[in-house]
Order: sequence, then C-alpha cells, then structure tokens
Amino acid sequence: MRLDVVTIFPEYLEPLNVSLVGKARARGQLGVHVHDLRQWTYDRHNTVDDTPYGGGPGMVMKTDPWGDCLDQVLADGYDSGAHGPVMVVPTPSGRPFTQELAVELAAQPWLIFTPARYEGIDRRVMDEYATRIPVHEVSIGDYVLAGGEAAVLVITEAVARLLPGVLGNAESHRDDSFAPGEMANLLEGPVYTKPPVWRGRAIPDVLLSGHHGKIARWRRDEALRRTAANRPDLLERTEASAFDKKDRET
Ligand SMILES: N#Cc1c(-c2ccc3ccn(Cc4ccc(CN5CCOCC5)cc4)c3c2)n[nH]c1N
Repeated sequence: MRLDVVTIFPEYLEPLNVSLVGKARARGQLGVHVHDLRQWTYDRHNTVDDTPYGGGPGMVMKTDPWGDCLDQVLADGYDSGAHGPVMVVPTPSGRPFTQELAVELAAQPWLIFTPARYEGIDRRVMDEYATRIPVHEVSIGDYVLAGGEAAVLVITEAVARLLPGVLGNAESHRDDSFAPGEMANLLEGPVYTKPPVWRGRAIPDVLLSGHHGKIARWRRDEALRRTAANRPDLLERTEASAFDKKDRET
C-alpha cells in the first residue's frame, strides 16, 4: 500500500516513522510520502489561504497550491494495478470513520490524504478530483480539531494494522471491537498478564482454568457487560442484545 499525505505541517506526520506503521514502512509493506503544500506556492509568503467568499470567520485554503500539488502526486503515479488512488479528506462534516471503513480503505492499494487547516479547503478542489478518483470525506469523531493531520495518524494506524503481516499475531484483530464475527459490535473485555497477584489483586480464576470454552464464555460476558455500560447503542446492532436481555432477566 502507498500513502501520500499533503499538509502544511509535514512534521506532524513524524509519528508515521515509529511503532507499527514505522515497522511496516521498514519492511516495505507500506510506503508513506509526505508533501509540504507550501512547496506549491510561488509568493514570498508561501500563502496557502485567503478570506472566505460570503464572509464568515477564519480563512479558507486556496485552490492552486492543492491543485498543483495533487496533479504532481497523481502524475508521479504509482502502479496500483486496476485500482487508482482514493482520496481521503478529513473533515468534521465527513462520514464517520469506523472499523468497517478502515477495512474498506485497507483494501485500497493507494490512498491520498489531504488534511486541511483553517476552515477547510475551497470546495472546488474536492469537486475537481472527484471527477477523476473516488473522494471520501471522513470524520474521526464528533469533536472539532484544528486540522486534519491528527485524523491522518488515526486513520493510517487503523488501516495499517489490518494489512497482511503487519500485526505480529494475525489473530489479534479477529477479536477487535467492531470487527465482523462473534465479537462484532462488542467492546473488548479486560485483559490480564503475570504476576497472578498484584498488590493483593488476583486475576479471575476462570483464566487459570485452562477450560477454553469457559474462558471464551467469560470473555464474551465481560465484553457484553462493558458494552452495555459504555456503548449500549452497540447492543442494539447485534444479536447479543437478545442474549444480553435474556441474561439480564436471569
Ligand atoms: N477528521 C476530522 C475532524 C476535524 C477536522 C479535520 C480537518 C480540518 C481542517 C480544518 N479543521 C478545523 C475546522 C474547524 C471547524 C470547522 C467548521 N466550520 C467550517 C466553516 O463554517 C463554520 C464551521 C471546520 C474546520 C479541521 C477539523 N475536526 N474534528 C474531526 N473529527
């Protein structure tokens, strides 16, 4: 997979050099190319923004730097087979970023991220590129950030961990919260490791029982409890709600 990121804060993407994503890059499983948008400005102040038409607060990012940069990124190309690139535009008004969308994006060979600042990018930029490639406007949550770079870090990590061979234990994302399958739409339950007792706190006996069926049942029950407490909305999405209601009645 190849990722291109266009930003006025290239240093914000330094975390993509470490940990899981950094290792995937070092192993050649992921290529990450960060582009400083100001390299596509030609005035002495490297201007990337201007006042909004129609008035209103803040500034809007100008068309030309984005257009010149994105044309270059596309022209430099990448042999992504039958699939061309997909553009991912972080924005508070975007489609919610979910594990389902992470799985969709992880299937793409080439993603181009366009994290903006100020009040966003002139709409004509997304309209222009939507005539050439898929453009997904995505939000990582119902809160307001000052720009899209943090969203790129979040989306990249969620996508990279799904790439084959990136997670050490291929089983790890089988039990992900929100992943399809038996634990779909359930939050993870508690996890424990040695020592068996810490500051007088022992671990649940079932986890030492060696009885895999009981352990699996206990983990699902704990996941249901945590989900009911923290995300009751998820229980409406899964047959677990029927189980849970029965369980709560007993
Ligand atoms: N992903 C994600 C995000 C972002 C995000 C992502 C990208 C950018 C680029 C600029 N900002 C700042 C910003 C703040 C407020 C507003 C709304 N205003 C628009 C103009 O009319 C008035 C209202 C827009 C832009 C961004 C924020 N925030 N939260 C998420 N989950």
